[in-house]
Amino acid sequence: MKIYTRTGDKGTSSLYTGERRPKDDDIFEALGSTDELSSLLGLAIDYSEDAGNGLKVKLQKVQCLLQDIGSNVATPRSTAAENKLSKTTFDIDGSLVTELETWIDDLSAELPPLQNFILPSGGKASSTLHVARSVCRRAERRVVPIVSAGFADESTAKYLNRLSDFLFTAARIAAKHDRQPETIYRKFKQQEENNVIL
Ligand SMILES: Nc1ncnc2c1ncn2[C@@H]1O[C@H](COP(=O)(O)OP(=O)(O)OP(=O)(O)O)[C@@H](O)[C@H]1O
Repeated sequence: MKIYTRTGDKGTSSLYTGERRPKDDDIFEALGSTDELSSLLGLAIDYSEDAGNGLKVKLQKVQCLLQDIGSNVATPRSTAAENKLSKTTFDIDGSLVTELETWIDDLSAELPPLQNFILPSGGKASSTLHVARSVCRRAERRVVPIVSAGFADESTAKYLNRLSDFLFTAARIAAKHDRQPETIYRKFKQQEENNVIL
């Protein structure tokens, strides 16, 4: 089977239900943002593997779950048939969010307590995880209206909300593993403007 069908050439595409919508529909916007996030996680996994920071398995699981979130988002809960709904459920019992919380708590225990804003930085794995974190927040912003419209399950937005916290924590762990200092935000005074930071 070829990767292209040409059915999307006129600017519409299909949901999992078979319904066709314009490609700038909010649902494709949400799908696109979870896809972007998963692609960035691929890069974060590569850097994490190079560094041997132990995050790879968790990040790969998250990539699979983003695919599941996409399936939920692409299957409008209010109109889809029962067989499609049951194939695209996501985190019905909340155990996936609980798992993220456990990951966050366990990793946080290895880190110094947060006392200031830290700037996205900390080496290639860490900085990539910070980019992924901010794209995750965009994905959340795109998925929330789909949930509000009754098209996707609340659990999808909840997972993305917790995921950005996990990615923040993972970025700090990656920086620590690469022995990079955390760059702390500070308010610059006007006369320091031409000085080099830190
Ligand atoms: N630009 C897009 N952004 C986000 N999601 C998309 C986009 N285009 C399609 N999709 C979703 O991803 C699925 C797979 O994409 P694909 O590129 O195969 O669709 P298509 O453009 O409709 O078809 P084709 O590329 O074969 O003409 C689609 O069924 C649709 O749900």
